[in-house]
Amino acid sequence: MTSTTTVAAPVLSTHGVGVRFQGLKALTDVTIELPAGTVTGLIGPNGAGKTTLVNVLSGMIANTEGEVRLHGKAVARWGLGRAARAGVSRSFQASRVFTEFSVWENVRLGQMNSSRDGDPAEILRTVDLLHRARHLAGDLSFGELRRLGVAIALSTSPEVLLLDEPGAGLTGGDLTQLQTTIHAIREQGTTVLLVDHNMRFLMNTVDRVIVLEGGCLIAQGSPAEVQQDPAVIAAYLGSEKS
Ligand SMILES: Nc1ncnc2c1ncn2[C@@H]1O[C@H](COP(=O)(O)OP(=O)(O)OP(=O)(O)O)[C@@H](O)[C@H]1O
Repeated sequence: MTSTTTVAAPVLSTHGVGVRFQGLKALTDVTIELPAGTVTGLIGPNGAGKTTLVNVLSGMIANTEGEVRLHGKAVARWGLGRAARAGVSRSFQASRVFTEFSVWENVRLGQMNSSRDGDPAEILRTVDLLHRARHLAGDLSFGELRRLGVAIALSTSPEVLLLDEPGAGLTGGDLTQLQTTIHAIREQGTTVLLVDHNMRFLMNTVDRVIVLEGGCLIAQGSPAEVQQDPAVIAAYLGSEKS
């Protein structure tokens, strides 16, 4: 397994995390770190456990083994409310956008019941949608809608942002703009986890990569290290054959 020198203390980490759905082990003994102020990519073949790991980190489901740690300390009763209060936010594969409301109103709706409001103008500038603030979300292009999904996840000023396939279905300029957005979020000091199947986009966007296969961590390191890792190459060749 490859490794790199940790560049910063982890904000969020897991230690020996396992998740069992009845008989099926979706995650086994997964120990990962999200270093502060970095973008970490999470990859793996279909069914590797990526969404399950995002669900555990965001408090949507409980791990059945191991610990989730915030700034190095194990968190008890980690759930959606606790994660949100701690500043962990996530986007969803299908954007939860209210198409009959304006872009600005969608960001404000994302802030309801949260004590961690960010400035909507600043958030929309970060995702390059400030010029569309008064437009109905339903009038946005596909690429703009994806960035609005990111803006909604950013609306509570998170310390950690978990992005589950924000680039799915995007091409060309839309992907470049999403990459610019993710880097702008990092420059503001937010720690990002990015799940995406588009290998070129992901490798060009992230600082580090974590690789899962069959619910187990098989590699982590820089994009260059991970792309040369024999276990990663075998995992992807195996998934192409099946
Ligand atoms: N709620 C659930 N109940 C039972 N099994 C589940 C549940 N959620 C996920 N699984 C199983 O856990 C394993 C990991 O699924 P997961 O969705 O985390 O993988 P993934 O890497 O995100 O896959 P994909 O790339 O296809 O989205 C799979 O075998 C899946 O069928």
